[in-house]
Amino acid sequence: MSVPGPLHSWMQRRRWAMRRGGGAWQSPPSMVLRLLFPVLVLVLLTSLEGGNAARWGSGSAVDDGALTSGDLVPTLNAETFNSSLLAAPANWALVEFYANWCPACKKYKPHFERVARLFTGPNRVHEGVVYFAKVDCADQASQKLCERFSIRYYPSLLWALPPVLAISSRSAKIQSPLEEITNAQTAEALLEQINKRIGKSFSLSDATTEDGKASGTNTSEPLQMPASLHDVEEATAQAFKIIVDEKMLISDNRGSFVQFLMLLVVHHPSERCRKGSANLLVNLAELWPAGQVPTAAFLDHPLCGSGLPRNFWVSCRGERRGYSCGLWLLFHSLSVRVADSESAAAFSAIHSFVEHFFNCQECQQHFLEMISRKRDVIASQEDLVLWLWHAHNEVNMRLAKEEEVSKIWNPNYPKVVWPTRQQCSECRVVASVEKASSTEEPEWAVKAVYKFLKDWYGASLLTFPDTIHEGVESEGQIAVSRGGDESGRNGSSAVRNIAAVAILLASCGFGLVALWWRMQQKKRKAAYSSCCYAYGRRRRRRI
Ligand SMILES: Cc1cc2nc3c(=O)[nH]c(=O)nc-3n(C[C@H](O)[C@H](O)[C@H](O)COP(=O)(O)OP(=O)(O)OC[C@H]3O[C@@H](n4cnc5c(N)ncnc54)[C@H](O)[C@@H]3O)c2cc1C
Repeated sequence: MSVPGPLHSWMQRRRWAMRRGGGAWQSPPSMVLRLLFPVLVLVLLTSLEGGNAARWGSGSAVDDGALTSGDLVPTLNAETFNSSLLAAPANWALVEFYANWCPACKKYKPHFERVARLFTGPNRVHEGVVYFAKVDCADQASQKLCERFSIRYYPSLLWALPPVLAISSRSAKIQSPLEEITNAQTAEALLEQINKRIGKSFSLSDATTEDGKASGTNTSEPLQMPASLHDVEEATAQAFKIIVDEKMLISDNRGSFVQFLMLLVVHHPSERCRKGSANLLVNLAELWPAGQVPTAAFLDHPLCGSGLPRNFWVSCRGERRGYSCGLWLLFHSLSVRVADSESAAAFSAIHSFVEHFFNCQECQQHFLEMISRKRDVIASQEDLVLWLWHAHNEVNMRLAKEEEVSKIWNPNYPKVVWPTRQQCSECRVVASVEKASSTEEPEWAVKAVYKFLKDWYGASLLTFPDTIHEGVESEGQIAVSRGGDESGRNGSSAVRNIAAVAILLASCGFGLVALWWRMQQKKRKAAYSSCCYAYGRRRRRRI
């Protein structure tokens, strides 16, 4: 009987070993059983894993799913995880937690990679949208990381803004914006889950055209990034740093600075920025005596607490974004917090901030020109909120036209009239079909817009725990919440006495400025109406 090659050589090796007196002779059938044993164990493990194996990767697999090196998706560990996510060149992150021995993970790999291929690697179609990464929890170097995210089964998919993943852990009850993606067993299902989260309808068949642009489904819709408190704080801290670095604190600007500082003390959505501004304000006479240059202690003052600015953005991530985006978020989130009686003074504070401290000349000129065209008096919070919104939209539309000419834009953030229909359908009066890059304003339902803005920059402002600012990776819970004030350790603590006094003083001071400003506005309005009345009479006479 002829024996197949490998078995024959195995028999020869065994006979040779027997002749040397090693081991008992085994018949080929028992050896076959021994060879099959690992396979049987593997099958058993797969079936024991049951639900999970059946749930993940049960669709048509594209390859055998072996986890080889040189994968499309980078494998991160405890050492590389945070830095990679902080530097992730995308607005969202999706991390697969798996174990290299897990059969379900191996089956799932081709599905995960099929979706990843759209967003990463040399043939990516949608750049800068989702950062894909994976963590092998069976690797010793990743175990702490998997504990930090309470990974209980494999594969587990976590979805968040990249910095959120970098700085947080996971609570038992998963809350947005750090969430687990379930029901994503196949590539199609996973992409559907992603689309749902970013308001897109990407398809697995999307491809790049010859000029390198993405073809396929609604690729030019802007991403819907919620406004985050982190960015409002970051913009505040960066603003102060720029003001100091660029030596803008001259005697002539002292009044504008104090006015803006008072606005921050009273209405900044972040407690740490209110405290920092309050400390500066209450010590102003010593730190920046009138008629003198600011002292070194003034210049070193951490306006939003130590560790800020941290030089990364959450909502304002991305090319040609960052500080100017953060500044808009700061202005809008201040506007929704002022009282009616303070609105005019708040407007004046923002006006003089842009005039004296926003060192983008073109932006400054346009902004001042918009103010000079303003005829209505800011008399309420609603006036202020809507004026800023309208001015911002005017900038958006101007930039949209410029982008059309220059052909330079961030494909994820094309300039559009805002809010988009997806964000607020009731904000538009007419249900007309608009292009995503439309440079024309729709007819707005202004009351609905006001309500939307109050919520977007008020109650819905994303906040993170203090760990984001201290760089501490808490093993405890992530308490991502919405609404402005931080929910971390300091969030609930009472404002220190000194800061409380300063806040009180600033509130009174700000109230007085508000009163003075309203009187000025009234005088101006009276002058304007008498001038227009005279002008009208002259015109009528001529007619
Ligand atoms: C006062 C000011 C004036 C500027 N003027 C100019 C200029 O003249 N020329 C120039 O090139 N750049 C100007 N910029 C910068 C420009 O407006 C953008 O900040 C920059 O191009 C980055 O754009 P972005 O895509 O991050 O979104 P941004 O326009 O910065 O908006 C940030 C976020 O605010 C929200 N948002 C968008 N529109 C509105 C709205 N109407 N109301 C409320 N929220 C909104 C969105 O969530 C968006 O992601 C100005 C910035 C500021 C703060």
